[in-house]
Amino acid sequence: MESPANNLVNIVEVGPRDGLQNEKGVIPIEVKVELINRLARAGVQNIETGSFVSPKWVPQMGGTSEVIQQMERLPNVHYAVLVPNQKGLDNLFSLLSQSTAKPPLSDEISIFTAATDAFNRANTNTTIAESLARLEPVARAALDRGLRVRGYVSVAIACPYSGQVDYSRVREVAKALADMGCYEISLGDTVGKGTPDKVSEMIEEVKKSVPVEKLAGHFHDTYGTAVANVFAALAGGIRTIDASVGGLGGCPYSPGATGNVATEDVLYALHDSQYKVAGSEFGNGTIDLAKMVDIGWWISEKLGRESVSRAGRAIRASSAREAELAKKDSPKAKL
Ligand SMILES: CC(C)(COP(=O)([O-])OP(=O)([O-])OC[C@H]1O[C@@H](n2cnc3c(N)ncnc32)[C@H](O)[C@@H]1OP(=O)([O-])[O-])[C@@H](O)C(=O)NCCC(=O)NCCSC(=O)C[C@@](C)(O)CC(=O)[O-]
Repeated sequence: MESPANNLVNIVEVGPRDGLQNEKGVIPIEVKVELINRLARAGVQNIETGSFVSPKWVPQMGGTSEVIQQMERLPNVHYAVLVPNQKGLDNLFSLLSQSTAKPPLSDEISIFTAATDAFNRANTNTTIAESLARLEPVARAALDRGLRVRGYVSVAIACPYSGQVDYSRVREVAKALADMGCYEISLGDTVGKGTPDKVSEMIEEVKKSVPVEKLAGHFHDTYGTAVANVFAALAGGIRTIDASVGGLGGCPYSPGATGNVATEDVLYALHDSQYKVAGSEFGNGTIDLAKMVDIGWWISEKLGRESVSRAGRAIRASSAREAELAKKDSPKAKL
């Protein structure tokens, strides 16, 4: 295990994008806007707000322009948008050009590819090589305009179409994204089949070509191993974790995969540990767990279900029990 010279953990909240993209029902723009605003006000400093992908492929993300035009823009928060190609970037640029907002509506793009051709074809209709060729000018144009560029490598552990992934492919693709100027590359266990040992092995392989400071972990919780995988990533030296409030989500092109690790579960697991979670002044320098639990329940109820965050459920149950006991102990109840 590496000694955490830097024990500050950054959270990238992907709920508004990865979390909502797979929802079948229409989610009103104002709900998405309120979700982003609430997250920022809980101290979250990195929020993926939506995506400029083809609405034919992912209809739920169709309203991203309206979302980023209407959301609050708090200082010291990075608001990212996922783009798959030049058209997505052009759409973002046109929106930025129409706005005089300071800071700008969005200051970061996320670009994405995968460690297998089979997944990449299903997700973006390209091979890995074609997608890298398509993304290179996109990254360059975004950097030239002063945006930060983050990269994703999907199916870093297992692929729903071609099985166990060759980690040297993950390394090569992560290196290609780093060479394009991505300040960070998020390694995605899209299927959520990862176990801590596999995650450690994959990270050790990627570190041969990309400095660990540039890596992030993105773990879906399909098999219930996501929090354990977060700790394996931290032990491997990674300090940025993607997470989704309420455990929202699933990838449209990874059948059966559940949401990302719930942000509340990560925050709970990290509290009182050797790690500190970075956050803005709105979370008193960290991310406010109680607020995140409320947000996880609020958005889940908007979607017609309960929060699947284990910590979120336990904290709410314990608060309800305490409120019940307080009611019984109140002088009025004793009369
Ligand atoms: C990449 C494409 C567009 C290729 O799709 P394509 O069909 O090959 O694209 P095309 O260039 O042939 O264009 C077809 C049509 O789409 C339009 N089009 C083309 N581009 C855009 C755009 N940017 N925005 C809006 N419209 C667009 C284009 O104008 C045209 O319109 P038409 O002439 O038919 O009316 C498509 O495959 C796509 O949008 N894929 C996105 C899939 C997606 O969003 N997946 C989920 C995100 S990735 C993920 O969740 C994994 C991650 C990141 O979380 C990490 C992990 O867990 O692993």
